[in-house]
Amino acid sequence: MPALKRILLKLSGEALMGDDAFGINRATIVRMVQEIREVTELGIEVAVVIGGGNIFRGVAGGSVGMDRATADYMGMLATVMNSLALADTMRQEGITARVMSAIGIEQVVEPYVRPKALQYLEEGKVVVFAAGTGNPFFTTDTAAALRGAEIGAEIVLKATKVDGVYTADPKKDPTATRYSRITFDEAITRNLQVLDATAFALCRDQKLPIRVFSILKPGSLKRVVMGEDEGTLVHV
Ligand SMILES: Nc1ncnc2c1ncn2[C@@H]1O[C@H](COP(=O)(O)OP(=O)(O)OP(=O)(O)O)[C@@H](O)[C@H]1O
Ligand SMILES: O=c1ccn([C@@H]2O[C@H](COP(=O)(O)O)[C@@H](O)[C@H]2O)c(=O)[nH]1
Repeated sequence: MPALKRILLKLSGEALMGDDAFGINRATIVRMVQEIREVTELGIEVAVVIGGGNIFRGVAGGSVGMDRATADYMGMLATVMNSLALADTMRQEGITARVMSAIGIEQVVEPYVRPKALQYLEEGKVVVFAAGTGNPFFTTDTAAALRGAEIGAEIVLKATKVDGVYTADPKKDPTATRYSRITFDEAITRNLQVLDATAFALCRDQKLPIRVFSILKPGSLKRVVMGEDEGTLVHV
């Protein structure tokens, strides 16, 4: 049985595209939700933060020259769309999910209220935190670190398109090698860009470990929660 009780899963927005150029690929989102269901069936409480790269990068051309904060609010709204799609797919797959937004948008989703989120988790519902931190100049990685710390998650699981943290971006440097573990200090000092430095620093300060792994590899989420050697552990 897994040792974990509560996790914060950060899902890559870009991975939702599957092989499409942008947007949400149906088969991909269904597969991700099925992987989440496997974990909830183990009795683990799951909170999710999803990125917005699949939508926001698709419209980013239109944001050139825009005020940065306005563009960031567009990015946050993109994560609301992904969160709604994710929760609806969960409903179709028999999972009860609640979306909570960091920005006021009450006609669409309920606002983030920490005690309510904790209540949902205790009831076995999956909570999807939408709109990142609610503030421009941040990312959904930082939102995952923030919400993970707030809800007392034991670990942040960053499910992304690469299978761990490398010595350099493996998409740009084919000679890069993967760490099986690395400290926060080393990741920050080496400026490894798999997560932003704010997220690394927040997790370090809160002693909240992060595991980076590939969501493109079927079954990887379950293997991670079962403690198998998957991806890279970032630790204090
Ligand atoms: N040292 C590194 N090790 C691993 N990946 C790295 C490294 N440096 C940069 N990267 C890049 O970081 C990316 C993952 O982070 P990124 O924030 O871009 O994606 P994401 O969070 O999965 O997507 P989204 O922002 O859409 O949610 C990888 O796809 C990889 O190309
Ligand atoms: O707290 C936050 C979270 C996100 N943003 C903006 O949204 C996009 C999409 O998020 P990703 O983490 O890149 O997937 C991001 O680029 C920001 O523009 C934000 O402003 N604040």
